[in-house]
Amino acid sequence: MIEATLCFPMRSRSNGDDPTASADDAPDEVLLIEKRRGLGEGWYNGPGGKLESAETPRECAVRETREEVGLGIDPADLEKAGELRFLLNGEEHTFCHVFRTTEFDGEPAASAEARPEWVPVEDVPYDQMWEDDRLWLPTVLEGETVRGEFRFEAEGDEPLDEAEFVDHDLETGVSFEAGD
Ligand SMILES: Nc1ncnc2c1[nH]c(=O)n2[C@H]1C[C@H](O)[C@@H](COP(=O)(O)OP(=O)(O)OP(=O)(O)O)O1
Repeated sequence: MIEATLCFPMRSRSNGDDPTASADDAPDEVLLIEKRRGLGEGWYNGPGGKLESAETPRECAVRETREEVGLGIDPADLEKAGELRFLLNGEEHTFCHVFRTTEFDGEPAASAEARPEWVPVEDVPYDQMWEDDRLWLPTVLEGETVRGEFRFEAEGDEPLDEAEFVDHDLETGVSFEAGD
């Protein structure tokens, strides 16, 4: 089983050059990446990837976000927003920790793995993303929490991103342990 992370940096559009903006404005843009290689290539997602040995999920989300788009994040500024279990042909394939943050340093920059893009939350391109994303990501972008199981079926050795999405269970408003 693979353990992985996704990280969704968010900001308020009005906190740019708008003199009427307030620091309290709710975040309404999310930083997505267009994945340039590997699993989910060509699709949009959050920065993220697989845990390396001895790494915590928070450390992984921070490292992947820095490697993929160049943003610096303090692990303590990550808010745990979800836990997603992806099953392939009935077997656990990936367990994914989802984080959200409005605190980060730097400007996003492209890497070999990812092309970053700030996207208004109402324009998230769900038709160019993993099919399950439309089921849980809107809740995460609204500031809520999710726990879900998503079941895929594949023929032979097809990878997860070529498998058929068949069904799911989803819970919202879940609690996570401090430090998860
Ligand atoms: N079904 C689904 N929906 C949304 N997001 C995902 C899935 N399945 C997934 O695996 N994912 C996410 C979880 C991870 O963030 C990435 C996959 O990680 P990957 O890019 O393979 O990991 P890296 O460690 O960056 O890869 P390499 O360095 O080995 O290229 O997709």
